[in-house]
Amino acid sequence: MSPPLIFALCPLLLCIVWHVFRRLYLSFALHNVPGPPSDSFTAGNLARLHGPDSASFHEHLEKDFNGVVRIHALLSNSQLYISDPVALHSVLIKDRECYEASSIFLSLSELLFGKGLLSTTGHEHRRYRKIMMPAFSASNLREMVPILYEVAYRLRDGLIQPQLKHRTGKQEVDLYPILSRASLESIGRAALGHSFDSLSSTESTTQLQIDPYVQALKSFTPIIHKLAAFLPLLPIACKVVSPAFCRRALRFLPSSTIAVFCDIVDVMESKSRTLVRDKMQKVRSDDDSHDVMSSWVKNMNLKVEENMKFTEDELVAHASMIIHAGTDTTSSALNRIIHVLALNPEVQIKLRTEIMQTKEELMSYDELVGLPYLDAVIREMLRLYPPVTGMTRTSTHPHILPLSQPIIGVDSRPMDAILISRGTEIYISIAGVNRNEAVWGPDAREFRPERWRGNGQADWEGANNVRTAGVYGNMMTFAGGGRSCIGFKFVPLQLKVVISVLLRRYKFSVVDDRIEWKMGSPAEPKVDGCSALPIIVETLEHCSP
Ligand code: HEM
Repeated sequence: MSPPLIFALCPLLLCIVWHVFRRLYLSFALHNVPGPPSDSFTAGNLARLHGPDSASFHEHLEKDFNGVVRIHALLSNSQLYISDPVALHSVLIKDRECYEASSIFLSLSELLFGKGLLSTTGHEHRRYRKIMMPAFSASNLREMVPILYEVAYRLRDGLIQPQLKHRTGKQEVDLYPILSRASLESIGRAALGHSFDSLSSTESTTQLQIDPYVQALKSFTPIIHKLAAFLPLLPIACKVVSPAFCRRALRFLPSSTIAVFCDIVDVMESKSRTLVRDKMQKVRSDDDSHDVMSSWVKNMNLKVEENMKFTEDELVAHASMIIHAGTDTTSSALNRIIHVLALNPEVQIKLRTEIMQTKEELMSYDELVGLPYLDAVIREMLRLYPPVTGMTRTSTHPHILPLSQPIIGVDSRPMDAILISRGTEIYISIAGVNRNEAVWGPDAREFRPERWRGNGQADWEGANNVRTAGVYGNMMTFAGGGRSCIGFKFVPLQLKVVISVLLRRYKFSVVDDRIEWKMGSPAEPKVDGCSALPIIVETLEHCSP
């Protein structure tokens, strides 16, 4: 081998050796934490942890270990899987300076959307949140109620009603594509003030199929999955050259998947820029819209400190980001609430009775949030079936992670804390905390809306009254701490509007148990491997409520 080649290969070799040693060291640090055996040397337990059929594996981890589990990751590396509320509180709140979103997530977000909330940490991240949060205040949400009602009526009259060929009798309708369209339209209207879909004729379905932005949104997650093997290289590449340079350089790589990825990024950016410029124009001409983007643009014209305003590029980055963060998640929640109501007829009847007692069809914000059973049913669905079932963090400093109760280590001795080395990957099981008996009591795995007392608090009968880090009703559905979901007040409101409109007109039921919920980010209903939610829909005049 020629000396220049040896010279060139040396840093690469050193890098590989350093990575292998670091991985071994991290694995050693967690070696005493109990966990399942590895499934394979290369992928460890990751296929069972993240695959669509992972529900039973997660249940095994939640039930058979005590809230902290060692998981085997790539090339025998170890990760920690946690659902212990005290450990979780430490990671997300108490010792949050020791943990951050993973570097892959941060650099991928910057490549996709540009610099913004999802791609930054520390001071920059806090700055973005401060600018963004007022758009989700109760007073702004109050103004969004009419927009949400308009979408709900169009969903009912334009999409569901035309499916019911006979006004009497029962009709099976696949509600999955219908509710997914309604979710995109709700987020489009409420976040950007933009209508993607008229939710009416079959023409609009065709329009959606050819709209490049909607197609880019749809292809987004599958393409990221295809690129999974390359993602660990991203943070390194983005550190060596800038993310903007990375984005341009990707175009020259000889891969059709990467070319599709680049097209998606370009389509999202150009559409977002058009929407943002339109919005800036409208706001200048005294537009009175109350969507999220209008609120951010109006803020640019206020006399506030310059660093408390968005620039045009930042608005563009956040336009696509918010559509991405809000569409599939709310679609999952909408599909789930209808499925849950169809599976629980007595809950459906009680809820309809409460809704029918309200005078007006179009309820105000205060009336909607004041319906106790509607609130209880939505909270219980979001607790038991969180659309996003887990999230990851990486330790940025060594840390001693506290536990709510000692676990028995592999060496058979009790451990009341775990030493976390820098660079350890942590998987936070949102579903695990939401179904933890110490938090919710022995019936934690049952759907029981009555556990909610009407003041946003649950009765923790038989539980240890353990507080979690959750930002919404002690559950982790919308995460907790500095990176918690900014849409956590919007989501229940949107669900309440849709349910109050649909339950007045329809009764929902299921005939068979073909529907399977596959875990993912977010969870989806499937029938024979395809996304679907076949539900029997009856118009209410022809059935007893
Ligand atoms: C049922 C619906 C939703 C669920 C279950 C959900 C859940 C979550 C979770 C678990 C996180 C934390 C992720 C992490 O740290 O890894 C998150 C973050 C986020 N969510 Fe949501 N979300 C939902 C709807 C929405 C909506 C409607 C919006 C916007 C309109 C939104 C915007 C965001 C944003 C911007 C973040 C990042 C916050 C940050 O980094 O500071 N989400 N969401």
